[in-house]
Amino acid sequence: MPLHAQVRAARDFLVLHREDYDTAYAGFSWPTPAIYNFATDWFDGLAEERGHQTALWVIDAAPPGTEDTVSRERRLTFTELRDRSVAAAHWLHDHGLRRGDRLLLVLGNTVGLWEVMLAAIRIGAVVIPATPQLSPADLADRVRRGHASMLVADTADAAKFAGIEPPHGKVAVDGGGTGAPAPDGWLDYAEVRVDPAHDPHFPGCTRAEDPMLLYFTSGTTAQPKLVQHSHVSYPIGHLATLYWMGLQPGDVHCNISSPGWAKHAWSNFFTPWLAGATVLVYNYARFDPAGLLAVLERCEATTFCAPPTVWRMLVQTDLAAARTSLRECLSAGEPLNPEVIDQVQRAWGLTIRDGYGQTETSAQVGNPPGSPIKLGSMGRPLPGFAPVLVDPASGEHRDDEGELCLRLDPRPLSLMAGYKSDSESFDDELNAAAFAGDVYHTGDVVGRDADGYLTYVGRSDDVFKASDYRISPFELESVLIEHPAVAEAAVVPAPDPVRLAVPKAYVVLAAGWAADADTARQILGYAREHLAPYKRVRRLAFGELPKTISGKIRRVELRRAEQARAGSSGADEAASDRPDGEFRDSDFSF
Ligand SMILES: Nc1ncnc2c1ncn2[C@@H]1O[C@H](COP(=O)(O)OP(=O)(O)OP(=O)(O)O)[C@@H](O)[C@H]1O
Repeated sequence: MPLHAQVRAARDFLVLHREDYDTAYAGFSWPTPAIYNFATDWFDGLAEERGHQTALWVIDAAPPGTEDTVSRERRLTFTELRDRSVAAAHWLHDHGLRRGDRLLLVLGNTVGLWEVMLAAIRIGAVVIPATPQLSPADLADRVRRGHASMLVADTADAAKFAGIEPPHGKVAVDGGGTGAPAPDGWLDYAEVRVDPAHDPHFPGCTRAEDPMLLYFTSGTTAQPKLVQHSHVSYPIGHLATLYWMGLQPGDVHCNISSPGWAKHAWSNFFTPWLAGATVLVYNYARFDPAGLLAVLERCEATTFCAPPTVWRMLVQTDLAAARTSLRECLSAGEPLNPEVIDQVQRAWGLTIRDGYGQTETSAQVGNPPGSPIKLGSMGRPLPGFAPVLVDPASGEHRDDEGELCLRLDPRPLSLMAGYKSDSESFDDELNAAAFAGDVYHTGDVVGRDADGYLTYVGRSDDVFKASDYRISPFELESVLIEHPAVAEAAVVPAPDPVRLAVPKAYVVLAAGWAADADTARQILGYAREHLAPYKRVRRLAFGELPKTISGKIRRVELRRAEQARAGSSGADEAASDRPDGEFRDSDFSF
């Protein structure tokens, strides 16, 4: 069977059983072609089948303060995008890019990003995606640790790469459409021209295990790790993501995530195209919930995925007034608070379906369409995944709670090849820990009920003990966010001389609430009513939350700040050692 047909048979099986989890889970097996190229074997096939359908639709938000919500719109059909990516591949090849070479791709949500990704895959070069929001020092680190032999960036960001000279040069893309020429010393992407004589295939073939992507993780808990994916792990592995999302051929799929992070590749590249759907991109300088809703309406998006941070912002607006054509609402990347699901359900009559995964994999766990949802649970294992829960202390397998680990026999196709170190070799230490005991360790603790539903407890590093009880920050945050004053919350342990640690909440207030003692009393009182005494939130501070560039809450920073404070004050509870702006439940009589 041709490669395209093998993957399509697996895709069609999942689409057919999209509302029948048991059949899909039991009957699915990963296609395992020995050679595969997403551009030539899959994308070009789409151009044959559905050439006139829009493959990519990028809407640029108008600058704040202007009347219209859209400043520019670009649409490419599958045929046009295939032709542009073939042309880009030849142009990059002419400038020296070869199979196995590493290409640092630092573009925002501009058409060039999709063209260059497809072009590099076609050639067999290894793409290192990075967000333009990184600092020059971080970008230099990506070039160095990634051994990039070429880099592609927006003309507007060229200054960030001063002094960096990769062997095959620097390519400038005029993403903003300003007409500005490439800066001195840069290659100009505007030279790319479609030529019908171009061969879409490049010499040789890409083997399944050949490297295709190198990702830096978000760095939520530690230094970003370098994850290697192959020519099948993301290109075919995202069949599992497709099943969770419930995408269908012809859908218009919108996803909010920043380029450079794995979630962008999941949901703005591989998964919708595996489904034969249109990728709809809302490109903004500053996220504006009203602008997003206008785009969803205008483009008649059918499926929408966003991280919980975006959903929390959306529910602060008048969602009920939006007239969308959405069929599927999805969330991933962080735990999703039940209160947010509830609010969207009330406004739109749609249930946000949570899905869980990592840079290291596709989606692994999720609530597929049609499956009963248990509020607070992130769903069940997706087709192709057999998780086990491992007790972090004893290493034994448990039924009820433990670290989420994946069985490797058979190995989920979407699982990374492994972590790379600074050099070009694999990082033996990191990989030994990640694959200890013949399973892959996700580093996340989850609970499992009798029906096999998994509930997120926390990062192994974020879960903590207070009065000898285990505390899940997510559980406490979900209660706090039910209070109307709370837009976002992060809970971390504050060292305590008696209880070892007590839960402390950092709270971002909803509009219209004052950061004063009365609000603190109300929130702490609410948490007191709704949480068991040992989980009680005992301290509270108002302020912004530290986040990664990809928008995830960095509890590790708050935790360190608490520890540092305790270290300097000897963890003394005396009121005089209380940090500025901290409220304690002992201040109030409830
Ligand atoms: N639906 C979800 N519910 C709860 N947590 C989620 C969900 N989806 C993803 N996550 C969290 O995000 C993590 C994966 O994120 P990602 O791969 O972007 O890097 P990171 O783990 O945030 O960064 P780093 O590994 O560098 O600390 C998961 O391990 C999990 O902790």
